[in-house]
Formats: sequence, C-alpha cells, structure tokens
Amino acid sequence: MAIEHPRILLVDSYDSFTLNLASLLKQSIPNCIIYIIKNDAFTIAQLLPFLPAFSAVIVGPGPGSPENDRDVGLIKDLWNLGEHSVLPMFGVCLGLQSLCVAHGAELKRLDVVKHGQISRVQHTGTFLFQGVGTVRAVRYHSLHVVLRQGGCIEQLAWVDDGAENGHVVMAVRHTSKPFWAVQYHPESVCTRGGGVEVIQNFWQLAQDWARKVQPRTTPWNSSLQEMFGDPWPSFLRARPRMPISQFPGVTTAVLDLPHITVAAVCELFGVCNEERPFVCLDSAAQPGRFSIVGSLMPESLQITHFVGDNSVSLTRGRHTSQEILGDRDIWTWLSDFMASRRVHEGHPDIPFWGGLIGLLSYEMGAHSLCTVKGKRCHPDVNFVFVERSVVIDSATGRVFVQSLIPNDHWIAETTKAVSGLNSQPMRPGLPTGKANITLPNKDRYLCRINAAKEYISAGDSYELCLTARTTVSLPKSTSWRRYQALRSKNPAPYSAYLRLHPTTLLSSSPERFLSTSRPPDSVFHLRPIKGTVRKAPGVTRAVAEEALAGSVKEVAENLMIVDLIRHDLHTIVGEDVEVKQFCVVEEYETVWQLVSVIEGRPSVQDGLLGWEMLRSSLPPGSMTGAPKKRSVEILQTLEDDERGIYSGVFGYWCVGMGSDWSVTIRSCFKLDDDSSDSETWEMGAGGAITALSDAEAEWEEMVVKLNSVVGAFT
Ligand SMILES: C=C(O[C@@H]1C=C(C(=O)O)C=C[C@H]1O)C(=O)O
Ligand SMILES: NC(=O)CC[C@H](N)C(=O)O
Repeated sequence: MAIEHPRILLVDSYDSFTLNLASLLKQSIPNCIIYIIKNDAFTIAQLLPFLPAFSAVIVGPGPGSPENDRDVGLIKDLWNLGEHSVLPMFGVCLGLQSLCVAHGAELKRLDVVKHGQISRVQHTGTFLFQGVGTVRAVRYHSLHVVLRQGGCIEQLAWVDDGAENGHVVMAVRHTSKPFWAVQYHPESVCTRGGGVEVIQNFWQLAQDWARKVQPRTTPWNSSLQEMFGDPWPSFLRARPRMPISQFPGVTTAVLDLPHITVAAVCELFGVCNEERPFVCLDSAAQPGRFSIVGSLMPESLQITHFVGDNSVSLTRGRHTSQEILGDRDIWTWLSDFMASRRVHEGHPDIPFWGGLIGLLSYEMGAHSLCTVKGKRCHPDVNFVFVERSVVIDSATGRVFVQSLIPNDHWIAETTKAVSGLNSQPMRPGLPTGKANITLPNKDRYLCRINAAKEYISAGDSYELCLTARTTVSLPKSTSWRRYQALRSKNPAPYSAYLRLHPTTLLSSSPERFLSTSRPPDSVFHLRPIKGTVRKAPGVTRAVAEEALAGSVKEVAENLMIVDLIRHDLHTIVGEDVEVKQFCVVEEYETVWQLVSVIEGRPSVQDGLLGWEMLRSSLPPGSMTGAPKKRSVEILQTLEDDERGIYSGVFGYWCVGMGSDWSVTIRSCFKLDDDSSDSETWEMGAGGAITALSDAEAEWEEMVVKLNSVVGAFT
C-alpha cells in the first residue's frame, strides 16, 4: 500500500518559534509534509483555491494582537472560511486568540503577563486532551481571551493563575467546525505532556472529520509547487553545487610547549607595530581551549563590506580595489571565496588550519530582518585571510605552526623562534592618561526599560535585549597594551585582539554564539547566555545558583532564547536539534552567568552549511530577544544609536569549513585615526528586559557588564 503523505500548511506570523512547531508536527503526524507561508504572503482570496491540496492548516504563534490586521494578515479570514472550503485547523497562541476573537470572544491583556513560564494546565480529558495526563506547559502570552457564554467556542483546558490573572483559557474547540487551538506553546522545549500528545490527538480528530465529511481534495501540481515552494526543511535541496577548490593543503609542525603564552607569540609576530593589521583569538579562560594567532603578511588579503553597498573592498598592503557584487550578495561572495580555498586535510586535533578571521556587525544581521538606517563608520564585514598561523592548545600544551603556502620556509623559522620564546609574564604598565567616560543617561535608560515593558505587556515582544552605548576618550595609547589590561581584568573564554583597520576590537566575551565543526559529521553548537549575577563577597556558587537557576525570571529569559535558537537551528539543520545543557550556572571573572547549550546535526553534510547557519541566525538571539524580527524593530526605536560592532559576532571560518563565532559583548572598539592624538573607544552593554524586570536592577546589571570593560581604562 502506498504511504500516505498528509500535506500540512503552517502559517507563520513572523514568530521565532515557528520551526519548533514544524518539528513537533513532523514528530506527531506520520509522514507529513510541511509547507510554511508567512501570514501576509497571500490574501485569503489568493489562497482559497489552493487549500484543498492540504489536509490541515496550523496557525502559529506571533507578536502583536489578533485584532490588528498587520499582525495577523490572512489568519483572521481562515476562521471564517465558507462551508465548502473548511478544513481542519489548529491554532497556537496568537492562533487560538484569533480563532476565539473571530467567534465573538473578548480579548484582554493579562494583569501579569507570562513569557517563558511554566504552568500546570487543567483540562477536560476530551478531544485534544483525550488520554492526556498531567500537562505542564510553557506560556508566551500577554493577551488572553474571555469566551462568550453559549457561543460556538468551547473551553478544553485552562490554568488558574490565582491572584495574578485568575482563570485563563488554555485550549478550545469549535463546536461545529474542525477547529482546535491551544494558548500555551506545545513546541517549547520545557512543555511536558501537552506537546506530541495533543498534536497527535488533533491529527486523529482531523482524520475523523475528513472521513465523515469527505472534503474535496486536489492533488499536488506544478502551480502549487510554484506558490508554496519546497517543504520544510527546504534549504538542503536548494543548495547549488560547491565550486571545486584548487587550493593546496596545509603544512603543520607540532611542538610541545606547555609554558608558552599567547602574548609572547603575538609579540613575536609583530603585534606591537600598531600600523599593521593583526588578529588573535585568545581563549583566555575556561571553557575556551584553543588560541589562534595569525602571522599576517604585507600581501594578506583584507576583505571589507558595508551593508547596502553592491561591492566588496579587497586590500593587500597599501593597495585597495573594489569588486562589484552584481547579483550575488556578500554572503554568497564570501561563500564562493572560501569554497575555492577549501582544504581537505590538516591536523585533525585543531579546529583552525587557516582561513578568514574577523568580524560581522550587528546590522549585518539586522538588515535581513528590517531596514537599517544610515551607514556605519566601521565596515559591517571585516575579515583577513590568514595563511600563516599558530594554534595553541591550552589543554595539552601543544603548539601548531601551520601555513597554507606550499613549501613555506616560514614554518621552520617560526618553529625555531617559537621554541626559543621565554614564558615571559605579560608586560605590566598600562598606558597612562586620564580617561573621559561618557556613560548612558540613567533616567533615559530607565524610561526605555519601562517603554520596553509596555511593548511586552501589549504582546509585541516576549523579551527585549535593551542596550546602551558608552564611550571612553583618552590620549592615544597602544591598543595592544590596552588589550592586555582588559585580558588581565576580565580573562574570558572568547577574548580577542583584532586590529583590522579602520576598526580595532578588544574583546573579553564570555559568550560563544555558534561553532560548526568540520564536515563530515559536522555539529552546530550554540551557547546562549541569559541571566547575570555580579560576583561579590558572599556570592558563592550556591548563592548564584539560587539567584539564577532558582529564579523564575532568569530561567524564563534563558528559556525564551533557547526556544528561539532551536528555531534558528531548525532553519538549516532540519529536524535534529537537541538542548544539551539547560540553564547551568557558569563562573566567569566578574560575573556568574546562566548558560544553555543547543546542538544540531545537519542531515546532509555540506561544507558551506555552517556559513548558511550563521547567515540565517544573525543577529544573535540573546542580543535581540524574541520574537526576533519584531524585537529588532522595537529596539531600533528604543536605542539611540546603531549598535555597529557591538552585539555582532567575531571569529573564524576555517579552510577546512569549520567555524567558531563569539558574541561581541564585554568588548570595546575604536575607529583608527592616525591624525588625532586622542582616541575614543566605544562599548555597549545591556540586558534582557522581560515583564518581570525591575528597572533599577536592570540598570545595575548593565553597569556590572559595562564595568568589566571600563575597568581596562581606569
Ligand atoms: C547585553 C549583554 O549581554 C547579553 C545579555 C545577558 C543577560 O541578559 O543576562 C547575558 C549575556 C548576553 O547575551 C552585554 O554584555 O552587553
Ligand atoms: N506567542 C504568541 O503567539 C503571543 C500572542 C500575543 N502576541 C500575546 O502576546 O498574547
């Protein structure tokens, strides 16, 4: 017998959890094929003729209100389909609200909004809840519905929020049409008992209805294919073939030098000459392990690009040329660049063999979600192609000297020079000169926290990572020494010194954004941080655990980003996404942080997939909040300046096709200016604002993060 492949249409309201729902559908509805459209992709009139090709429609969650056309698009019309067009539909959150509002329910704001919080859901044990036991479900909502007595919408589940919100509807069904919906999020990683179980029941009910009603169906055809595109996950099928690399291999010498310092290698490679570019990715604390120092040559290629430009700048030494991108964007240009330099063999014990090292701005990600205004003074893309490098493995004390240049005499010279290096302590002596620090205005920041909370109460966002800029001006000094000061004040696993004119970036980031191990068997790994407590006398691990892992507010903040990152991973990886670590307290130099780890394994191994993953997941969710698109739009109105380098990412993309990117936080950067005898460093700091945020405490948290960098100037 032929296997049946039910086609499911999933309507996305620009939420950041939609693909988690798609993955849950795949687990719950045998052999289903899922097509995803945005709620404003078509009008209902355009969609109507095609609906008989689907077995069911899933109306997903989203920001905003079911009463606002801009937020719900065609969703509101789906619930009013005529008798002959009706088909089984299942709503989630905004989906439930729009179903109920379309049938006369009253929409209200919750007194105490629930975002990333888990509630015990009571239910009738019927329909969606047939055979379902205890449900503990994650909620992401500010709005709720009050059903009309005697109407056609019947309650199937509810929570009792006690003094906070009283009775809140959690699931409903239509009494005569095949419509069901839940207010909670069945797809959240922390929902128990009401996920697969409830979707399986929905599917059973949908099939029962179809057997009874025998709705008109149409087979799949080319015009449907054109209208709805490929089913999810579609990315892998759409990939063009990778160009063949003509690039030779990498030569490596391995040394046992357990006492060598990263600083000594940097100084050997000329870091003190501030005129020249320099790159060092420095694992200055656990869990960082490998440090990478580039040995750049005068002809090393620097690649820069500004968002909005149709060209890429290529600089070798003093010579710069522009290459027109034409019909490629910068991501594709860089993909092609790296594909033609792919190397298949290098030392298996290290993650980097050579390749691009550099940074991407926040706006490089944000502009794919909404319009970004103006042009920044720092390039949005700034990389150097590193042919010669040293990788230091802090776990084994081994040092790898390697070059992509065939027969490179530099290997022998460097092996000798590195072996002869003293394990000198870092040179003391901070640059002197009084720093003039311009902090964010506290009153304004507090006002913005309240404005952010208002957006959250209205249902426009579940969490907003609000940030502000600080500047430090002082007489010109050496940035390398400044980096040493930052490194000793705040040693961090993802520290970096990147001198890529016109930008110099000093980083002491605790946060890895994304690492993708080398194919085959590539694993994509993300480590979002949400939840910060300042270290102070008496703040022991136990105290920090109570304040972070034991706090509903902090766990909710973290969970929202974990769910968002699961969705981001599903975009490229497909179904295989797993939360490996949930809300664990980690110790850093100045703070305790709450950290989760999410991993994905792409079902097809392709060298460029890691790059596609980066492209589709910037800006980092921990720096925006959720849902990402609406949150980025709101943050643009709440923050004075573009973020630029701050809250973008920096890291490498290896010629072996692995990559590692950190979030540019706890960092400062400056625009290099030879003509001035002073310099101005910029830094950002902020934190996640949720409905549970206390404005004063958020200000304090921002200052704590800021001080981990400002400390290098005072
Ligand atoms: C915004 C910053 O940090 C982000 C916010 C955090 C939080 O809200 O706890 C933690 C780490 C980062 O994702 C920053 O350091 O400036
Ligand atoms: N997750 C959602 O779909 C949220 C729906 C709506 N924006 C609310 O806040 O209530």
